[in-house]
Amino acid sequence: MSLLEIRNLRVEFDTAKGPFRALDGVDYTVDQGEVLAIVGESGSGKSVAMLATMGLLPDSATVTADKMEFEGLDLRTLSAKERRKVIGRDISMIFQEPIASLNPCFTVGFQLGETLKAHTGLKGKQVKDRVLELMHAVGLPKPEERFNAFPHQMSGGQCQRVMIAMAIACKPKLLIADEPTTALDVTIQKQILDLLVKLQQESGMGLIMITHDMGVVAETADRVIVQYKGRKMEEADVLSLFESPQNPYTRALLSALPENAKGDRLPTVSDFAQAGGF
Ligand SMILES: Nc1ncnc2c1ncn2[C@@H]1O[C@H](COP(=O)(O)OP(=O)(O)OP(=O)(O)O)[C@@H](O)[C@H]1O
Repeated sequence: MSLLEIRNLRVEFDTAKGPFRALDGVDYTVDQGEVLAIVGESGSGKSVAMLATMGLLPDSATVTADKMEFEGLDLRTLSAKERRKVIGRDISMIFQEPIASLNPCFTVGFQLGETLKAHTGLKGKQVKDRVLELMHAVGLPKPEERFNAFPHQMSGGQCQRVMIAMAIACKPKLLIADEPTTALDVTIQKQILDLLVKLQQESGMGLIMITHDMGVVAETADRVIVQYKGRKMEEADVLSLFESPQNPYTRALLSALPENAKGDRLPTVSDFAQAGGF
């Protein structure tokens, strides 16, 4: 049984201009211990797909799917209470803006502790010990000192490490990372990716990496789904995708990488759109 299995996922938003279909019949499967990258340009429906899976879309969204199962559990029919047990514990998510995701009014140690108290039976000193252990696991220097730091006293990379600590606090079976390095400096991006891959390998959890960056795909993924305008263009294991991309849109994405540039101008996806027929 797959960890996550979704068939024919559609998401439609009610907007002032009428209904807007953000996702049009996409399938996703993730196995235990697997890293799936979902790649595509802005607006291709990557985040919407995963927010739909987590049940985190606003009421203006209509979500339908033929199947939406996590470890065989039908996510479509869960009550709010049942969903809270799964989301945040068995499935957790990290987002692009680590500083905005943390509450500025509380120390990072307190916020990590609250996550643990909400989802585990830990109390008192056990909570603090586990928080320090988690801070250590995500490579935060001097956890004892950092415990009492507020988010604004930490760098973006350190805040993302706190978010990762929070996300893995309850040993999730599936972690969804939505552009986790986009808001960070290039040098820090690599460290955060390495950390995520290390934690994934150590724990054997499934990891879904949402990204628009083929470099991130190459660095992390086992399997890749390429999305464009709410549809799946291609799905392949990472080596096949880079070595013999089948879909014109995938080829366009790969040609737009700086290292594949020919001539004095970087090609863009739109240069390929008409010829490729997408
Ligand atoms: N609440 C909403 N109401 C209406 N449309 C929305 C809403 N949320 C997302 N969309 C639209 O759905 C489409 C897909 O958005 P989504 O955020 O999934 O894109 P993405 O591929 O993750 O891109 P990005 O990398 O920019 O986040 C976009 O056209 C977006 O404008």
